Amino acid sequence: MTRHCAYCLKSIEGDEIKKCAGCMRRTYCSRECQVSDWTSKGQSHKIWCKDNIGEEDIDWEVKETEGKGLGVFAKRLLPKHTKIMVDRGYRTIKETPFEFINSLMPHGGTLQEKWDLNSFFTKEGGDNLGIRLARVNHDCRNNATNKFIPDLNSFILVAIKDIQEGEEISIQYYFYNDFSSSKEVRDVRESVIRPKWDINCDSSCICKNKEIIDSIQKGHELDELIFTLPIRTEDDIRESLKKVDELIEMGEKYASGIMPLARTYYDGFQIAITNKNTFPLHKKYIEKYLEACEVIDSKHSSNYAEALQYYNTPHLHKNSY
Ligand SMILES: C[S@@+](CC[C@H](N)C(=O)[O-])C[C@H]1O[C@@H](n2cnc3c(N)ncnc32)[C@H](O)[C@@H]1O
Repeated sequence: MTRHCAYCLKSIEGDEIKKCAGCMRRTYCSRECQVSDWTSKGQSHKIWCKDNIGEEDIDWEVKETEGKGLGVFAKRLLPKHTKIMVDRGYRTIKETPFEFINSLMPHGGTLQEKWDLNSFFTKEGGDNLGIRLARVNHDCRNNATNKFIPDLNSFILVAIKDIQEGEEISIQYYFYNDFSSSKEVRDVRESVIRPKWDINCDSSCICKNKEIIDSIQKGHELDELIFTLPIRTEDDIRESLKKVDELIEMGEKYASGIMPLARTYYDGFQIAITNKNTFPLHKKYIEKYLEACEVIDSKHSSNYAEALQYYNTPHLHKNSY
């Protein structure tokens, strides 16, 4: 089987292929590339080696896709919550190796145009470019989601549903079903996606579905309402938690990623710990929050460490709302 060097991306075959002795999955063309990839010069494989992260050519591949240039496709069934890839984030054009950025779309464009098309704005770390993530195409009905982990300087790409062998892996370049976004933010989505990425959703696209749009607006209103509900008495709290549960149900049905849900689980935790009689109810929320942090941030992140602290010592935390 032809493989790719996980550091320099060169295509390699037969005796050229050198495998990581730890995971026996990640491959390199040379010892130099392996050493670089082990550190933060590459993808810090020493952090991820034991985590069974998806690898190019075994779990997914980059190939031509009709009308969209290259895309990333599943090479086997990738069950929901599989960590498909971890991709180092480059913060500037200068930092990104020339041959990497130069190979990206738009073909014949300047490095700045390539950067603009392929980097993602991350709330946590500004603009970042993941060289393999840059091959993942957009779909409003995405089956994966990406998150930047600032303390690990990496993107993580996670399946949000089972992805079948041969299926294209897709993300949303601009969220529309994230309950924290206002209607105004969601309304300008198309005017961003169209000119920036030359993506035109037709009238049959899920993002034009009135029932879904209305549900997302309802979710947004509920999301905002939760912060304003009184939580003085036990009854207040129980009523607020009913709203949280309603939002979780909607999120599990409509959310495009794991982050909106994680936030709502956290809200439930915060509300439940406000009163000693409702305190035991925190457990179901913090369990889900911890699980979400593991899936989307990994056990190596500071976010997960913080969530674990809440989980282990909930009585030491105060509702900060
Ligand atoms: C970040 S790149 C994705 C990888 C790209 N297809 C490649 O060959 O390198 C973004 C570009 O891919 C194409 N693309 C991504 N998603 C698309 C979609 N849903 N429909 C049409 N083109 C899409 C557009 O040209 C877009 O500007």
